Amino acid sequence: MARPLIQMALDSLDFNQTVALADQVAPYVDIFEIGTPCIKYNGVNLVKELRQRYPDKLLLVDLKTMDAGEYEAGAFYAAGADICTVLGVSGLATIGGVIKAAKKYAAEVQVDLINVPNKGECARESAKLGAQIMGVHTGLDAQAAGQTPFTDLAEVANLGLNVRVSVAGGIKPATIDQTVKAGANIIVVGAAIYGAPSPAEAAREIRELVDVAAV
Ligand SMILES: O=C(CO)[C@H](O)[C@H](O)COP(=O)(O)O
Repeated sequence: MARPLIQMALDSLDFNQTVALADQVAPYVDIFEIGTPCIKYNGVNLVKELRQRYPDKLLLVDLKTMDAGEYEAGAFYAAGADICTVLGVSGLATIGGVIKAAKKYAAEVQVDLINVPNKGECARESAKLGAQIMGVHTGLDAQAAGQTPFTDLAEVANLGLNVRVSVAGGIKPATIDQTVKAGANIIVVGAAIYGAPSPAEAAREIRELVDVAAV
């Protein structure tokens, strides 16, 4: 089985703390995600900083775009994003706009299926339009209400679409094995790494667990 990529969600608001955390976990992760609150607070300058520091890492900007897809995402692709996210609930016109912006930069689009009622239909239509990644996502507020992404992950992974499936929502060491076996191609981890006493050690452990589960 191909090893899923590990995506580190950088969810602090502080510019310097975000860069310092990226430096600590870099050896163990494949994708840096600039989380939504972080990108709203810091803007394109943080994209440029991480792009310059890490030319070989994938850089995902979690815009969760809801409208004006091409216009909003274009500036972040221009600053160096490899992937921008757009909300599935935004609709196909906005998703198509982000896809158009991505194409200009030979970059990619992730459709975030958070709160989408019919995830299968949204994923199918978005894939037809040209989105490369479907994000199954239980947000922080839904996690606080006890929800997890695993049922949705199985549903989206089993659609058999020609896309990569990303999963986010409280993934931690104890759930890595089931996440890999359910078919995730990209595993997003935030709090389980940045909230650990040693983020580097937590990222190393996640990396090891993913490697073992993917054999
Ligand atoms: O996109 C997000 C919230 O909307 C988070 O970055 C994502 O959920 C990953 O963080 P965690 O592992 O703490 O759930």
